[in-house]
Order: sequence, then structure tokens, then C-alpha cells
Amino acid sequence: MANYFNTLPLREQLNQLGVCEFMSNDEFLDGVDALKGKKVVIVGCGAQGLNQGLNLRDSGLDVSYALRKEAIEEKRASWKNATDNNFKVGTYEELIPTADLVINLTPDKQHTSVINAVMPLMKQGATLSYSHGFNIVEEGMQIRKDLTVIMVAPKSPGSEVRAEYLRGFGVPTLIAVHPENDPEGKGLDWAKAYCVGTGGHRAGVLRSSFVAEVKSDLMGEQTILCGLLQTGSILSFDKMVEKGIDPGYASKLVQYGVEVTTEALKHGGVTGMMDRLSNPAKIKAFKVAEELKTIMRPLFQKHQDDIMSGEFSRVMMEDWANGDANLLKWRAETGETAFEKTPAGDIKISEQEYFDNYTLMVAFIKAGVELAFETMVEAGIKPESAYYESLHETPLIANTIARKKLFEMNRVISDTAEYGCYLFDQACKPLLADFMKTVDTDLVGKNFNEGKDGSVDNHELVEINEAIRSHEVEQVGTVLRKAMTAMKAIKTA
Ligand SMILES: NC(=O)C1=CN([C@@H]2O[C@H](COP(=O)(O)OP(=O)(O)OC[C@H]3O[C@@H](n4cnc5c(N)ncnc54)[C@H](OP(=O)(O)O)[C@@H]3O)[C@@H](O)[C@H]2O)C=CC1
Ligand SMILES: CC[C@](O)(C(C)=O)C(=O)O
Ligand SMILES: [Mg+2]
Ligand SMILES: [Mg+2]
Repeated sequence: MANYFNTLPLREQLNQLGVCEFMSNDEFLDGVDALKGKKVVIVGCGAQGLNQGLNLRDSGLDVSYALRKEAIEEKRASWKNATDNNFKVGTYEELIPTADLVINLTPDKQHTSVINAVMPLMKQGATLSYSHGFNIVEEGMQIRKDLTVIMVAPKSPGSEVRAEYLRGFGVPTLIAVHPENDPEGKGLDWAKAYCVGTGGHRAGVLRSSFVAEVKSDLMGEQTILCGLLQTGSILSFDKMVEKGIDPGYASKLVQYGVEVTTEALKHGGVTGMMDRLSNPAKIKAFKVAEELKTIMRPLFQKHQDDIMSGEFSRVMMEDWANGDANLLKWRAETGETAFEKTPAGDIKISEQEYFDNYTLMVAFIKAGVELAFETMVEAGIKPESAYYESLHETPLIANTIARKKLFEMNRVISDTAEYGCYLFDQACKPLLADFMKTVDTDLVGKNFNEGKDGSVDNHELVEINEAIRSHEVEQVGTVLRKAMTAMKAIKTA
């Protein structure tokens, strides 16, 4: 199999990369009708499998799970996930031939073998769905021509797909139909109905393509969403301990600080997050973010370039073939960091204190969101897609860190995202070494204004406010957030 994207002529590559249409609410008035009475069989019951299945069932659809024989016989976690929630479970042979819609929610690494096992069992004219296009785009998987192939890709970890649905909202979602597999022209209607079933239409849906989803999803997860949150958390904790801050306090500030600060981002964009700082701290955070952007821009660009060329997937697939040697080594190293090993202290930190004492994280987030957005857009990814993939998803990932630190984030995200996160982290930490030598406790651990008189230069403040607000991610975000009328505030620690 060849990399599908690389086999396309340049014109077609650009065409598919540029597919991005924000869908209006009117497009979803039929709700889940297209799937009512159809048999939906999900393969895999992990992070996305379980949570999407729960939402689809609560939306009135007939959902069951096809698991591999060993998982059923050994009553593995996936079997337990499904049976504890009273879903019907069966082997591929039992369930796949009955399915109108087969949703493949196994890890990307397994897709070729899963599809090869499942495809011969699928009935004529059935539909196959993915939540990430890696197998189609990067591995060039060919699907039987009578089958419709769609994608419904939530821009969120599986846990938050469920949590946001239960809050009456949803997560932004990219939907697509593979141009090589839409024999009956029903793909779009089915993808829309499936997306309504997950609650995605309440947050915003982009009609996208497999290509655009893959090239943006990989970039977001490697850089701002997971890579930089990991690097920023570890460096912040280590700096505080080096400077004599109580480790329990440092651990709590980092674990929950990322959730509290990014929650402001979700509701009011970078502007809203920066507005939570005092004026002197805002000016400082702005300047630090500019410095961070200069240092990290070449790394963000390298990640995007390697994703576009297929080099990233080639190297990751080498690791798959090598028994995940790098993934497992980096996972173990992350588990050994002082941040992971130091429990959060039993100390009260008010919501405002997370901003006042953690200016550095606000600067990291601003720099990372803007860099990821800018780099994606430069590469041909549309701004709406880049917004969901950088700004809106960051707090959803931060929610997982607040639960159980980096372990939880890396457990919940896909194996593909976890690999990319470590790859970025390995390169970013040394890049930031000199910068971190300049950081003191006014940026992380103590109130930025302690011992200062709080004065600011009015002209400088006006210019900085204008620069923050006029960034393209803010312009796009203002429009997209208008459609998020059902968004709820989350409870933070
Ligand atoms: N994680 C996330 O939040 C997100 C994931 N995605 C995409 O969703 C898809 C699913 O990812 P994710 O939910 O992380 O996956 P998980 O790692 O959570 O999937 C685990 C499930 O896959 C099954 N599985 C593992 N290996 C095999 C195999 N060889 N054959 C059959 N079943 C197998 C497991 O069953 P068993 O018990 O048999 O091992 C288990 O049910 C991926 O394409 C991913 O990119 C998209 C957005 C976010
Ligand atoms: C974190 C990245 C993601 O794409 C996701 C949760 O959206 C994944 O692959 O897990
Ligand atoms: Mg994603
Ligand atoms: Mg992903």
C-alpha cells in the first residue's frame, strides 16, 4: 500500500487539503433519522469506542460492539466496558454481517489488520466509518468499491466526547466522505446523522476531507494539544522545585493550572485568557509568548513539514514494526518525571490564583495556540479547522491532565497522538533550556505582582491588547464561538 496523499497530483492534494465548509444548523434538522433502525456495530470499545457508543445509544440508535474473540474470551477491558454498560457484544463473525454501519474505533496501528478482517464480512452496500483518516491517507488502504467510507472525527479525547454530551453540548467535529468510496451518494447524510448522534452538531461541524483531517489532526496533537502541554508542565514543575517552591503546591499548580487557564480560552479565546491576568502580568506574558514563538517556530514547522511529506508516518510506522520501542521508552520516561511522581498537595488554590501565580503557562498556551494555528494555515489548512484543532481542543486535553496528570492525558489520547506528543517533547525541552534559565518564580509559583508597584505604560498596553485581539485565531474564534450557544462552564478544582 502506498501513501494515498503522496500518490495524488499536486492540484488534487491542494483540493482535498482545502475542503472545509462550516455547516449551518439547518443541515442537521433531520437529526439521526438517516441511521434510525439501522444496525450500528462499533469495532473496539476503548477511548472513542465506548464514549461515542454511549452517546449514539442515548441519541436513539441501535449500537452493539464487535470485539476480537480473545477480548471476549479473556473478558478484557473492552469487553468489560461494553458489557458493564449493557451493550450487546459479539465476535466479528457474529455481528459484522448484520451491520449497516461499521465504525472502526481501534488504534490506528491496527487498522490495516482490522479492516482486512472486517471487510470480507461486511454486507454489500454497507458503510464503514473512521474517526481519523490515517489508514486511508497515510497507509493508502483500499476499500471494497460497493462500500461507502465516511469519517466522523471528534476534535476531542473520547472522555470529553461523553462529558460534553452529558453537559448538553458536544465537541467540534470534522465529517467527510472518502471520494473513492461513495457509490450510492449516501455518505454525507450518514455522516451528518452519526455526528448528531454524538452531539457534535451542537459545537460546530466542518465538512472536511480525509486528507485535511489527517494533516491537521496530527499537527495539533503533536504540538499545542499534547506535546507542548507535556513540555510546559514538566519544565514549570522542575523550575518551581529548583527555586524552592513547595513540591505539593507546584504539583497542584501545574496539574490544575492548565485546566483553569485554558477554560478561559475556550469561552473567550486568547483575549479572554490574557484578560484574566493583571495588566503588568499581561504585558509580561505577551512578551514571553513572543520569545517562545521565536524559539519554537522552527520546531512547529518541522512537525508540519514531516506530516505533509509523510515522513512522520513513515518513522512512526517503523516504530510500530519495531514493537513500539520508542513509544514505550518515552512513556516510561514520562512516568518517571518528578512532576508525575509528586502528588498534588492538599492546598487550596483559588481560581484567580492559578492565573496570578502561573503567568508562564498562559504564555506557553498563547504561544502554542498561535503557532499551531499559524503553521497549519500556512500549510493550506483552513482557519476554521485550525481553530478547532489548536484553540478549542486545548482545554479538552487539559481536562485529562487535571484528572491524573500526563499519565491520564497519554492514556486517553490515541497511540498516534501519544507517539507524536513524546516526539515533540523530546525535541522541545532542549530547545527551551536557555529560555528556562531566565525564568524565575514571578512567572511560575508566585504572584507576578509581588514586590512590584503595578504600574504599566498605557501606550504599550493598548498596543498589546490590539495585537492580541487582531490575531487571525481570534477573528475566526469570535465567529465560531457564536455558534456554540449551548457551551457550559465546567467545574474546576
Ligand atoms: N483517543 C482519542 O480520544 C481519539 C481517537 N481518535 C481515533 O479513534 C480511533 C480509536 O482510537 P482510541 O479510541 O484511542 O483507541 P483505543 O486504544 O482506546 O482502542 C482500544 C480498543 O481497540 C481494540 N483493539 C486493539 N487492538 C486491536 C486489534 N488488533 N484488533 C481488534 N481490536 C483491537 C481494543 O480491544 P482489545 O480489548 O481486543 O484489545 C479496544 O477495544 C483511532 O483511529 C484514533 O486516531 C480520534 C479522536 C480522538
Ligand atoms: C489528542 C489528539 C487526538 O487527535 C484527539 C483526542 O483529538 C487523538 O488522536 O487522541
Ligand atoms: Mg484529534
Ligand atoms: Mg488524533
